[in-house]
Amino acid sequence: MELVGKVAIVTGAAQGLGRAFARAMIQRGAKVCISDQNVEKGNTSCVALRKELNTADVNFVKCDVTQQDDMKNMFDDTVRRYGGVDIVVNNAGIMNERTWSSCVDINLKGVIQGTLLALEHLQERGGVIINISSIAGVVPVAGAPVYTATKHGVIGFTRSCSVNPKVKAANIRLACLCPTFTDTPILDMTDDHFTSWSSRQNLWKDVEQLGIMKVETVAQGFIQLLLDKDNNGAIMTISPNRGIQTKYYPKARM
Ligand SMILES: NC(=O)C1=CN([C@@H]2O[C@H](COP(=O)(O)OP(=O)(O)OC[C@H]3O[C@@H](n4cnc5c(N)ncnc54)[C@H](O)[C@@H]3O)[C@@H](O)[C@H]2O)C=CC1
Ligand SMILES: CCCCCC(=O)/C=C/C=C\C/C=C\C/C=C\CCCC(=O)O
Repeated sequence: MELVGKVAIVTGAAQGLGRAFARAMIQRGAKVCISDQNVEKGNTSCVALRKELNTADVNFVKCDVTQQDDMKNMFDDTVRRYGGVDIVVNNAGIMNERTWSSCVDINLKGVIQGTLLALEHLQERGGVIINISSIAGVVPVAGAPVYTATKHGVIGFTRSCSVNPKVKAANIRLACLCPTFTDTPILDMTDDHFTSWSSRQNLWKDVEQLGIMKVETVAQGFIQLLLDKDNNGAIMTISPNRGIQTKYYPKARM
């Protein structure tokens, strides 16, 4: 997929990985709507990206992914502004075992809602949906069971959509990105983010063992996932040990 002139939406893009994905797409000629529930950070990042990349092809829209009206408005605004949508990146996510219900609302229900709206918008012209899971979507993580459940859910949901014949007929591709620890504010977790059935100490042992990647490394894998025309249903993992790997799991029961 050539990115010049393509229109992309990224949720949770005021900072961290979402912002890095937006930046990488703009650098390759895409027009990007960055959205976030944090209006101040979203606007600041939008202004900074415009200045750094010398472009007007990036805008900010306030969108809390738990609010259906916000989500609909983000798509409608992008269509009005750029004439359509080609790429949707459902990236917004949090890690909080204590407020676990909001973790499910944002990480799983937000991705489901974003994907369903994306499928509607892409069905006439085709396109790509990238859902951001985590390595916690494919392995158990003792320190963060609810977060891990949401990320497993993202993979199950995305893969199920990808094998729907209607999706193939509409020339839509869906894939998941699963990084290990990456240097963003999500790692600024305190004991308040955990319960007695989860553990910051356990998680930090994993951090010490695996290391922390730069956002640029993950953005490189993201672009690879986006540009590969033949990867519907793919799960890309990125880790310091094994680098970028694309995996395809069985499509049906064996
Ligand atoms: N940084 C890491 O180590 C890894 C992160 N991920 C995933 O990558 C995605 C991005 O995370 P990071 O950039 O690391 O985190 P981050 O905390 O830096 O950024 C997350 C963004 O999502 C926004 N957000 C939170 N709740 C929202 C809501 N209800 N609606 C809209 N936006 C909302 C925040 O305002 C923030 O701008 C998340 O889904 C996360 O689970 C996956 C693997 C590793
Ligand atoms: C779960 C905390 C939230 C922080 C963001 C995130 O999703 C990070 C997850 C990173 C790792 C999860 C912990 C342990 C994984 C264990 C093994 C992975 C092996 C990967 C490899 O070597 O390829």
